[in-house]
Amino acid sequence: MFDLIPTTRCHAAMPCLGASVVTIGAFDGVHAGHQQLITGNVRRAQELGVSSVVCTFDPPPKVFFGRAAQLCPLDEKLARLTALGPDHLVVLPFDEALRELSPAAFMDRLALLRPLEIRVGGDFRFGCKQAGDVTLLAQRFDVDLQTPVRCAAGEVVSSTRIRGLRAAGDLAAAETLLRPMSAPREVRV
Ligand SMILES: Cc1cc2nc3c(=O)[nH]c(=O)nc-3n(C[C@H](O)[C@H](O)[C@H](O)COP(=O)(O)O)c2cc1C
Ligand SMILES: Nc1ncnc2c1ncn2[C@@H]1O[C@H](COP(=O)(O)OP(=O)(O)OP(=O)(O)O)[C@@H](O)[C@H]1O
Repeated sequence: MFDLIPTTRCHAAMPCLGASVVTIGAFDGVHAGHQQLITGNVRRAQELGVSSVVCTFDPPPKVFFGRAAQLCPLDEKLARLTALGPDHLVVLPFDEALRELSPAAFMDRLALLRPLEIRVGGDFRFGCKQAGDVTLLAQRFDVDLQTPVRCAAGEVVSSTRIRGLRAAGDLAAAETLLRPMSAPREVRV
């Protein structure tokens, strides 16, 4: 998969960078909301002249904890993330060791990326027992909170919603929310 776009560097641990703009999340499916978040991240990094970094987890934490079925396999997720043009993908194996890491210890790892900004949604949680939130993150980093992408009916696009659409057999609606947003267009589902 990576041979297709060799300029994107993929890491299994935090690389030590000069400066960056970072986004973090499970990104299961890389749906329309994720795509907007990540393309905004890439654009902002270009404005600032620093590296754009997408930090994600494998498996998605909800899948690790048995709270959800995985929407898309890792190789497909990486291909979809790569197509959005970040300079670096960090894929942290989500395992027993990572899940027990405290919010402070995880922020120590994030600091290796030298983030000038971290761009996430307001519901982002991190660290053991989900103890870290955006307020804590903002005590240490410059956090830029992203407005959620909604469909035409006003519902926030989410991996949970897409899982629900698939489970209900509405595959066309699910695929619409997952479709690459290469050209700007309204999400009508
Ligand atoms: C270091 C670390 C530890 C975590 N520990 C837990 C945990 O104990 N329980 C849990 O439900 N989620 C845990 N998570 C997952 C987060 O709650 C969250 O799903 C993850 O940071 C991805 O964010 P997102 O769900 O907004 O994509 C942890 C995440 C990180 C980075
Ligand atoms: N519709 C959206 N618009 C903008 N950002 C989003 C949207 N959905 C998720 N994000 C952001 O993307 C990052 C990764 O989110 P995550 O992978 O948990 O997506 P999700 O769709 O909310 O997943 P789930 O439904 O499984 O909780 C987070 O920073 C989150 O706030």
